[in-house]
Amino acid sequence: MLIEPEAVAKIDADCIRSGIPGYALMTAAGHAVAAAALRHYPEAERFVVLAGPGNNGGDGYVAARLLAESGADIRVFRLSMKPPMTEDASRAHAECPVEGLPLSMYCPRLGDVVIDALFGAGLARDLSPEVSDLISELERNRIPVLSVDIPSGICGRSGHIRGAAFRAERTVTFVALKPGQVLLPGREHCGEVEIAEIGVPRRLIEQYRSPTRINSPDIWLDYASAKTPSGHKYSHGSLGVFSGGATQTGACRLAAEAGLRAGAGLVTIAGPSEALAANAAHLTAVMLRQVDGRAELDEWLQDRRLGAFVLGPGFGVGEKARDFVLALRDRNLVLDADGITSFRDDPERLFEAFSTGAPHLILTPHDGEFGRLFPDVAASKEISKVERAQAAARRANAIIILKGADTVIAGPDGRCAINSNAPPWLATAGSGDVLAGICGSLMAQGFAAFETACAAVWYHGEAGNRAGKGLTAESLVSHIDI
Ligand SMILES: NC(=O)C1=CN([C@@H]2O[C@H](COP(=O)(O)OP(=O)(O)OC[C@H]3O[C@@H](n4cnc5c(N)ncnc54)[C@H](OP(=O)(O)O)[C@@H]3O)[C@@H](O)[C@H]2O)[C@H](O)CC1
Ligand SMILES: [K+]
Repeated sequence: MLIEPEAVAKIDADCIRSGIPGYALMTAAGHAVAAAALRHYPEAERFVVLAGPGNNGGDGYVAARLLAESGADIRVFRLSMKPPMTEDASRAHAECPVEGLPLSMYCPRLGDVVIDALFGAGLARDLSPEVSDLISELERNRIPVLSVDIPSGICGRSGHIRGAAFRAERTVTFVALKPGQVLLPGREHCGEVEIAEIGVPRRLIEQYRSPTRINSPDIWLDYASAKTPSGHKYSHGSLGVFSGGATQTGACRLAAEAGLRAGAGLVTIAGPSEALAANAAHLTAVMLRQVDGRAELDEWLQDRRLGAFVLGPGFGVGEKARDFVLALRDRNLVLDADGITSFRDDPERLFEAFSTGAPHLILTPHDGEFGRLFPDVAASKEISKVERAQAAARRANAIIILKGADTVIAGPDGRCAINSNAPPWLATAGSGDVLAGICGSLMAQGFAAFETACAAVWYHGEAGNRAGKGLTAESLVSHIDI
């Protein structure tokens, strides 16, 4: 579950209304931070709390008090020498026995462990040069940082860096993860994340949970078992994958093999006559069909058992792709790679074709391809990857799989999931073709488009983990296990 940073203040206010004082939450937060510091840094020569003006700083003062009580050597440096901005933070400051010095007086030294309590959910603008210089100095001296709630400088909504950001070894966050801790680059700046319970009632957390979720099987498993009461996970389905010309057939075969491996009962590659020999030489279980032009395509489409199609991998960019896609407008379609690029001069033509009915188009762009279909959305740097994918999904009435190390899946109804199980070595040639094949396979088996996309991205990541570091697209296919 995720919560947005804006929800933090609302949760606190509701807690106070229910009789749980804000200071009790802050005390619990400070306890969690002090405990993590002692647990993970027993060798620290001194703990250095950097305290900001708000409640994040308040958590830092509580942690400083507890660390001092435990006998640790502890220093506190304050961003501002003015009284803290909130009542709770003022109280935490007043109760802290360690005198706070101005931040400018801090000279990092070997053996320090920094507790970053400058900003959390309330970060509102870029960090000042004073703070960014300090961050650079800490990095130069390799001083370990434990961040309170989120590394200061990371936007909890988008994961973007506001000017500069701490690179924490560990982060102790509260209540639930924020999107900016799962999206990049925020995720990388958090290090190991620990979620501390601080006494917020479950019903409140549920009430404020973000519609954006971390991608995981609970998104589709209920749906899958509801579809198949017999308990057999997925019924068989028939998938069609389009091949490009004779010299670019590998990509469609990867998609087709992945489709088979992901459980489709029947997978057929449809390609031009010139590509038949190349495809035939490499295929066993996958079927082949000659489809040169629109007439043959229309004839093939008479077969209503074909539950989904993949078009794009190795297909070639141009009018043929556009024409085929428009012929598939009332069918389930995964549009990838060249299929996406083919619409760069007139994306509206694609969106219009799939504008009605339940979403049955899955688009799988990486950032570059995304910019070709949604140039204005891609250009707005302020909005998060989640918001970009959501805006695109609404416009296209499609499921968007916006690929990357933090792939985001969004539907036109606003549902959204951030994926986090993909290993870095998954970013290899042909990996996207495999993903498109898994998507097509699940749609052919009767999955709705959003659930398909979430499941496909997750199983693709799992296959990557199983295949390990030496992964190739071929070995990735053989590790698909659904
Ligand atoms: N329920 C919970 O999860 C709890 C979380 N706790 C902690 O509270 C913080 C959020 O506290 P909040 O006071 O809302 O926000 P911050 O501490 O992050 O910062 C707000 C102040 O910082 C100023 N600000 C913002 N950005 C900058 C900047 N770049 N440079 C300088 N100053 C900045 C901001 O100033 P304004 O002028 O914008 O008002 C505020 O003064 C959460 O992260 C947890 O750590 C609770 O302790 C327990 C419950
Ligand atoms: K922080």
